[in-house]
Amino acid sequence: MASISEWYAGKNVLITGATGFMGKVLLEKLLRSCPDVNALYILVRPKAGQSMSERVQDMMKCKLFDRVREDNPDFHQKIIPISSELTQPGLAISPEDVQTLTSCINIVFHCAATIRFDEPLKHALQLNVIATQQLLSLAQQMQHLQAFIHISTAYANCNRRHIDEVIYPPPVEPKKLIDSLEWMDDSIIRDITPRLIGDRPNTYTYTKALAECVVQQESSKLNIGIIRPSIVGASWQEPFPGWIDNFNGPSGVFIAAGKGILRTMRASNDAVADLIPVDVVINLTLAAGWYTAVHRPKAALVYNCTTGGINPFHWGEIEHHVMSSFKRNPLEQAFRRPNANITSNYLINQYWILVSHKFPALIYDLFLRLSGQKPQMMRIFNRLHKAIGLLEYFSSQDWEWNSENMNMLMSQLSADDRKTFNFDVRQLNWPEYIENYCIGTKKYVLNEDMSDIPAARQHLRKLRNIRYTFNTVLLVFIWRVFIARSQMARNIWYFVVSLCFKFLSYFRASSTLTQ
Ligand SMILES: CCCCC/C=C\C/C=C\CCCCCCCC(=O)SCCNC(=O)CCNC(=O)[C@H](O)C(C)(C)COP(=O)(O)OP(=O)(O)OC[C@H]1O[C@@H](n2cnc3c(N)ncnc32)[C@H](O)[C@@H]1OP(=O)(O)O
Ligand SMILES: NC(=O)C1=CN([C@@H]2O[C@H](COP(=O)(O)OP(=O)(O)OC[C@H]3O[C@@H](n4cnc5c(N)ncnc54)[C@H](OP(=O)(O)O)[C@@H]3O)[C@@H](O)[C@H]2O)C=CC1
Repeated sequence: MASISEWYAGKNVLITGATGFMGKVLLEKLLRSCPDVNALYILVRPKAGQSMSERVQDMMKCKLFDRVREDNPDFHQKIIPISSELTQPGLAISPEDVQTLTSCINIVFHCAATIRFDEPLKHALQLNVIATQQLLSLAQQMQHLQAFIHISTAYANCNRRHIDEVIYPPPVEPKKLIDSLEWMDDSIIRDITPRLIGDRPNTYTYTKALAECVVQQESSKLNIGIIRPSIVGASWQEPFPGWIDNFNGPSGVFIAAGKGILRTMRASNDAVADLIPVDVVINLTLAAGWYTAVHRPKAALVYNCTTGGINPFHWGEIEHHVMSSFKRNPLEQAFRRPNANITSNYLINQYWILVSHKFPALIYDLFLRLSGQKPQMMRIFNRLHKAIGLLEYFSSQDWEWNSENMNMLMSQLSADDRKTFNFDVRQLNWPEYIENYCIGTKKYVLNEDMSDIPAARQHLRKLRNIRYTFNTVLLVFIWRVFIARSQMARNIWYFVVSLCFKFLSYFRASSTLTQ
């Protein structure tokens, strides 16, 4: 049987969400490990004043593509951008492009989605469900299509504790919801959203569950595979360790902790932190594409792509390794020395928010105001509290995912494919992975230079000295206030001072005797 790379040779691949975190890694891996792939068609929209072509040009300059560039400087010739806005009717693809795609595409990877936790329901539905439906309709017109791979999330069914590799009945029939929301005013939709999402925490997980149902409805007509990654983190090995380019999920939390801003967060020390490296997800996705096309399973296969059941690691351990990593490799211009703690206790967390977040922010903003600058720390903390508030649901409990299909797929690969498309997370060394992850946030998200580490360490030492001085001054001040107001405090003070003197004179006396 052909290897995975051989199977992709000569194939035309369609990717949605190729400008996103996972899409870029998918594009890179295909170009690097399947060099004979014919063409990679990517659906891209203009954004933030940049045309589609400018965005793709910029993306290809990204460091992520360095290894591909080395192997094949002309790799960009294989990438064919197609203008598309997924929230528009017909995905806003021109009739000529539809013609091209339907006549040549062999495999589709659907990565595009809104992953925001605070997305208004109507927009999340538009992108995560309706666009998926439209892409499936387009896929049905593709004359040479062999597989359709949909990227879902392991949390699509996070209202369940145990999650099998099956598509669960949807919370509501997607078509009914789409029809109802069409005529509803935005304010009405906002009001009924909590009732609709029920025991799911946000519109993201809710609409991703509906999308799976929409995909299943087409599974009799197409060869479908569904990938459900858990919390996708920086790369483990490929194209190099620690690659990450965004603040999503834990990355923003790590950075905020590394900068010394985040000091406390609600999370359970003992809950499994189901992080999965992005390269593992992409290797599994490409292998699943190959398997779906070659073996044509009768029903859509779902792959829970998780680590918890295979090589578990816990939030408490993550906290420890993140903190020690940022102490060894500090971020530049930290606000305070990195020292974040997680707690599952609501009141303790609120106490530390007050003492370690709000109080220092207030003092810093006061200092900025007095020095004629604009206060900003309170604003930063308010945004941070909003973000971590949305993540706490996932860090305070754990889930059990069955990952039999991941094991089955691994058993189907040749020894070489298992190396090239490695998704065996049993080999993952967590402390080493977390170290590279933290360094990756420094290098690739914050664009900080590793040569600045000595200066960053010096800055941390300065912060430590400021803290010691501040604490001493505060202690003396509080004590002076006490002494001035309370006879008892004065008595304790004199007692302690005289005890110290007695202690000192005893030592002086005993040292004179021994001479
Ligand atoms: C040290 C101890 C560590 C212990 C670890 C403990 C807990 C771990 C934490 C988390 C684990 C749970 C993760 C669960 C993931 C579930 C799995 C999935 O399915 S993945 C999909 C994940 N989706 C997300 O993560 C998206 C979440 N983000 C949002 O919903 C929004 O961004 C938002 C948080 C609501 C903020 O929205 P807002 O409109 O206010 O801002 P923007 O998004 O426009 O961003 C503005 C600006 O800020 C940057 N940004 C975004 N998020 C963060 C952040 N967390 N920290 C810092 N900065 C952040 C963003 O890049 C923008 O920058 P710029 O303007 O330069 O582009
Ligand atoms: N990141 C994670 O931790 C996890 C992600 N997933 C799933 O993986 C997939 C990829 O996620 P990730 O890469 O992290 O997400 P990103 O937010 O990084 O990327 C989303 C992609 O979708 C595209 N997109 C969004 N809206 C539109 C639109 N209206 N028209 C055209 N394209 C659009 C974006 O394009 P543009 O650049 O133009 O905005 C971008 O390319 C998603 O399906 C997500 O649900 C699952 C589990 C965890």
